[in-house]
Amino acid sequence: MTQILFSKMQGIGNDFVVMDDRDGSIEAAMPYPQLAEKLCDRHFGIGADGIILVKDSEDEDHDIRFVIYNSDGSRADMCGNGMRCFAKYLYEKNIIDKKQIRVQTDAGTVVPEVVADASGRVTSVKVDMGPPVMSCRQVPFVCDKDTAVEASVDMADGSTVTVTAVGMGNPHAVVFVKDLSEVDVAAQGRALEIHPRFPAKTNVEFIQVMDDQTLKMKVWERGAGMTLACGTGACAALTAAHITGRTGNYATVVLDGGDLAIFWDKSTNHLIKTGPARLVFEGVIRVSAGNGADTEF
Ligand SMILES: N[C@@H](CCC[C@H](N)C(=O)O)C(=O)O
Repeated sequence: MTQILFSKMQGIGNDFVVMDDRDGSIEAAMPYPQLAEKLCDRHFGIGADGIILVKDSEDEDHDIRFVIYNSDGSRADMCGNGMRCFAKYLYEKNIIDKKQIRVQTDAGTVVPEVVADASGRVTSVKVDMGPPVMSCRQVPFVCDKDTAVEASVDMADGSTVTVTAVGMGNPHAVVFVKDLSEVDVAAQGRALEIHPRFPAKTNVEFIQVMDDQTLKMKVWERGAGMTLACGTGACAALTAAHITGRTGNYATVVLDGGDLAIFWDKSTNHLIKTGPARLVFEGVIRVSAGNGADTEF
């Protein structure tokens, strides 16, 4: 029997089970994809959009390593809301004793900076998310010209959807709409997620431009379905809105779970995302030896 301590956390409603596996004991008890499916189940598990593992960094340039799996057990490269939860977890548990942390992810270096109150509790986190990728091949998105442009995608039902493909370490398809309330996010999101023009599948953001500093967004996430928020998606949305002339280089992105402030710093070409991170509860998982069928929470 292995006992795993976990923290259930959320960043504007995008929720995660965060665990420290620097000693590898969690992975030895159960492979991460299987663990993700089991823990994220909202009826038979803890319930979350993904699991996040704290791992030792593999080089001198980073303080720590961030590993994330979606609720369907697929591995993701990066997660903007998860990164704020991760930084709060590291700081409040004294795993890292500095406010600015260099984090190794599958998508490269990400640098969160925690804002803590007098008691040391982290209330918000500002994250340097790095530069957006607007080369189709790198997103990856199958397109004729390797430039960041709005492109037409032919759907199986005969309709055509205009998307702006943006990479934030993970792939995003940004779709601008007149009225978000008229969008069938689940149906259109799922169809675009698995569209052949996105060979690594994609996250999908539906955006209504409210004004030149406010974007309203609903999201369908690769490997997780509809979620209340997506941090990398909000960065992709601001990038797409700015390069298509819809906003300046700053916007508040209003999501179902709350707001994120996104700033595209043109002097570094990096996107800076600021938002809250919260602890929901902590607990212990008991995993039986073998296939983990008797897992208890
Ligand atoms: N919710 C996240 C993104 C999580 C990963 C995504 N589903 C993927 O597979 O790329 C965020 O806040 O960025």
